[in-house]
Amino acid sequence: TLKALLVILLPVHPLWKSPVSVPGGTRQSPINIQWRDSVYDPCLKPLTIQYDPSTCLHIWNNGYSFLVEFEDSADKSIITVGPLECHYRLKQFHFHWGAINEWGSEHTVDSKVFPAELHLVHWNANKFSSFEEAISEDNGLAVIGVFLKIGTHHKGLQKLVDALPAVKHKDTSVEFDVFDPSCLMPSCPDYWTYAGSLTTPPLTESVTWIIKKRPIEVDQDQLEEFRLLLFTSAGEEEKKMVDNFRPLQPLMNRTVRSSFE
Ligand SMILES: CCCCNCc1ccc(S(N)(=O)=O)cc1
Ligand SMILES: [Zn+2]
Repeated sequence: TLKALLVILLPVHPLWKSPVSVPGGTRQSPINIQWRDSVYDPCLKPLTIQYDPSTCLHIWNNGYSFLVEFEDSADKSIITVGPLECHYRLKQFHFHWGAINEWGSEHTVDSKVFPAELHLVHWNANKFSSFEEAISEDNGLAVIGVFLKIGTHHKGLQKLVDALPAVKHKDTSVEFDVFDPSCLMPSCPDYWTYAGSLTTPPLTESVTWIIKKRPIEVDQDQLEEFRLLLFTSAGEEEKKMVDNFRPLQPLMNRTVRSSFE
């Protein structure tokens, strides 16, 4: 809409934050995925996802997004196969979203921006003994990216949305006993995969990205609940938690592979 365009063009718009980049970074994220430049790799198998809902610990607002964290002291919630050579343990999932539906995702597909993007963050439990150790190592992390689009109400997400008022302010958390993140996966197994980085500091180049081709649908009210969260702590001047996405980074010398023709 014209309003959206005018808002974006304002020089003060958060979109024009200097693209924080790692000096000498050659594999930074997010990127635009040009569908026709992606290369079908017949060796890529479907991802195997085994999540144990009882490993869910709590939701917390870390002042950048809201995270749902999982107990990762054993191989209870893992992903394996797909583009991966090891098994990776689920540590947390979180989202990135915009102030309005015209933007919000970190990755784009043929320059199409989605209103939000889900990231499920896993660490390589074959090679490392903790998330903190894996974060700065080659093949240390695997992050599944799922696009959100506005459509029908998402029943599984609603349990999460209902808990958000309890974590409105930065550094607040609430216990979250049982939640199965596989309810947030699209049914289609197709994905793109490429070698990238974390999209927030420390921006380490340790991530195998697995971007699902199909988005999940959430309704307008559910996304509006995300936008009621705050970047700020209780008592500070309120700043709405919106536009918490990093600008696109150069592809450099990388190929995006697809698991589908
Ligand atoms: C050492 C503490 C780091 C906590 N934060 C890590 C982190 C940053 C970005 C992403 S993302 N947005 O690339 O999935 C995941 C996890
Ligand atoms: Zn993220």
